[in-house]
Amino acid sequence: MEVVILNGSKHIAKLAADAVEDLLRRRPDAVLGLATGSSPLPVYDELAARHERDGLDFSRASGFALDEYVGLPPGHPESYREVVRREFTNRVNIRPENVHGPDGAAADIPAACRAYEEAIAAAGGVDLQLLGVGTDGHIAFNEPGSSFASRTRIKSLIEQTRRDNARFFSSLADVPHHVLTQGLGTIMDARHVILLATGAQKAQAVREFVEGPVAAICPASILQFHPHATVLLDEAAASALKLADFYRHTYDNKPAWQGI
Ligand SMILES: N[C@@H]1[C@@H](O)[C@H](O)[C@@H](COP(=O)(O)O)O[C@@H]1O
Repeated sequence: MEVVILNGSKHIAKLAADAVEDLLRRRPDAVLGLATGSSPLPVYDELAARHERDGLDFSRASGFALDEYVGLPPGHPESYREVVRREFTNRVNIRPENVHGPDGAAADIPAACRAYEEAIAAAGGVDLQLLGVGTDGHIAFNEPGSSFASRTRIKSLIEQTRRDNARFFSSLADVPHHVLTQGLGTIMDARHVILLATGAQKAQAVREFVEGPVAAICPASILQFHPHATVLLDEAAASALKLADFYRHTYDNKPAWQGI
């Protein structure tokens, strides 16, 4: 796991966008793993700007969302399908039919989850997965206690996550209790994972998943086993890390030819 401490979300967005751009130039038909929440928004802004300004081309790329609420009516503005469309895919030239998300409105949920796993596999797997982290250490919607071997499935949200996400809804009561989410096993199959975290409210979760034991109580800690995981933090999110100076030193002294 490579930990990079940067000066603010603009810098984080630039580095994450560099990784996406580098991937697209090497592999125009790359498969992107798309996260929701507020953490990746500056990355999407930066990618949309590069598309507009430099012609960064997504025409052969595809995207897979991490998760989806269950029970929101189709087209609900806070369904992750809509969020991904509004915040990112509508702003670049990725083909709408190449953008996928778990079907939270499916009549047969287990079949929809299996189909989603099959679709990811048929696309060749995710090349670069963007991730945020919940204040309880969840990634996608894999709440504490999730199996490290899990695949896409239905999960219940814990109250802390519902409260954290209530800011996107009119009231806490409107936040769904159930979600479909890629499993931790699914996420671990991505070839490169970039997790973004900013703000002091993430400091404890960051400390636990980066420097704590690998344990299901902190789902993001499984990334310690990922062969290519990059963690991009601002100073506030990094503020509880014991080895912060070491991470700064290793990144600052990295050979220039090595990207993240
Ligand atoms: N399912 C999403 C996660 O994928 C995201 O990482 C988390 C943190 O969101 P934020 O980046 O807004 O803090 O929120 C939601 O629960």
